[in-house]
Amino acid sequence: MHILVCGGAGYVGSHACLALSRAGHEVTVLDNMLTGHREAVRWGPLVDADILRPETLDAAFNRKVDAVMHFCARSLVGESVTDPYAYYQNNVTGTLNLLEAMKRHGVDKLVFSSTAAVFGNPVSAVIDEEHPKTPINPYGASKLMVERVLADAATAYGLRSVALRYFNAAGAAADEGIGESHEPETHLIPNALKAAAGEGAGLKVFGTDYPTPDGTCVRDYVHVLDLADAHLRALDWMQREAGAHRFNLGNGNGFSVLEVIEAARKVSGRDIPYEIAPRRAGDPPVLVASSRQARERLGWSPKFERVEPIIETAWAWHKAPAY
Ligand SMILES: NC(=O)c1ccc[n+]([C@@H]2O[C@H](COP(=O)([O-])OP(=O)(O)OC[C@H]3O[C@@H](n4cnc5c(N)ncnc54)[C@H](O)[C@@H]3O)[C@@H](O)[C@H]2O)c1
Ligand SMILES: O=c1ccn([C@@H]2O[C@H](COP(=O)(O)OP(=O)(O)O[C@H]3O[C@H](CO)[C@H](O)[C@H](O)[C@H]3O)[C@@H](O)[C@H]2O)c(=O)[nH]1
Repeated sequence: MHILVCGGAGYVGSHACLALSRAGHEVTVLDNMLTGHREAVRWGPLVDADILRPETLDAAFNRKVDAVMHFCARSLVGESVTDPYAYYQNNVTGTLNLLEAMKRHGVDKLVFSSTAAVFGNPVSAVIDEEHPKTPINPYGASKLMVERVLADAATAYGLRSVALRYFNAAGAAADEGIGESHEPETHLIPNALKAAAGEGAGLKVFGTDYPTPDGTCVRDYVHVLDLADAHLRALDWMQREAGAHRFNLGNGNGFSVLEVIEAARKVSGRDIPYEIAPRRAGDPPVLVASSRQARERLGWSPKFERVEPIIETAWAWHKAPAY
């Protein structure tokens, strides 16, 4: 198939391009380089376009597109609280522009990057697809709005879609020259590895008074290549199934901030100095996925189940980043 990967110059999108190419698909990347890297566009041509400028999108559909994967977003929780217009613009208006372009060009299959942030503060130990959706920040709200649009588009226009709600993406495909490189970097694992390498302004642990065993937040880290694999499975799924579908993607194992720092220390063999800082706005105490549906229905089975092997791949990238 020929897949248009919107946001394919970014972290998760570039790993999806690698997986698509390995599976024999053809890839075209659409990206405006807001947070992407030209060096990460390695598996197909780049269309320099912006989902906020609808007139730029048609060029990406010059060749017949069989399905779209949509990774473009602003995705910093804290920034979404201080600049919500930018988040609703890019994540909702931008997605509507993309959906309209798909409709103009007769493309009826979409895999959408959603997030654990659609759930807000969890009311159960693990979060399955039926868990209440009460986002506590504009980022999560913008993604939930798109999920709703996709359901309505299925009814009205027959759009087939799969929204994949990633928990915490981590790791890299360093041997293929791609990995995580955000500026500023806000994610825990790359920040811990920066501290291990003696780079950056110093690692902060945001909050040690959460209702968790060691007082720090617990997250479910899932390898970016396992996420990419779920995208391939979602493509197959849409060949068979009409409608709008949603799957949670995580390992079902929670690791606290301090456990992640300890794992990064073991993997890197370096000390990781950190200081305790106040809680970060918008952070729920615990986010752990039930991915039973993805496992049973998509046949998804993550290869990286524990956080240490995930961090090993991130460390390999960190030691020799290509960008
Ligand atoms: N990284 C995570 O842990 C995580 C977790 C849950 C969900 N997600 C979602 O997954 C997707 C990918 O995340 P990521 O970490 O790879 O982010 P990223 O910032 O690395 O990648 C996003 C890409 O989209 C592009 N883009 C953004 N706005 C655009 C626009 N208006 N027009 C064209 N291109 C645009 C950027 O340039 C970038 O290449 C996002 O939708 C994010 O919300 C990520
Ligand atoms: O330098 C840091 C960075 C993070 N943290 C803490 O580590 C945990 C994980 O933080 P990340 O920034 O790595 O990840 P988030 O859980 O905040 O965010 C991820 O999951 C969210 C879903 O809740 C969104 O999908 C978002 O896009 C995605 O990056 C949080 O408790 C955070 O406070 C620190 O203590 N220090």
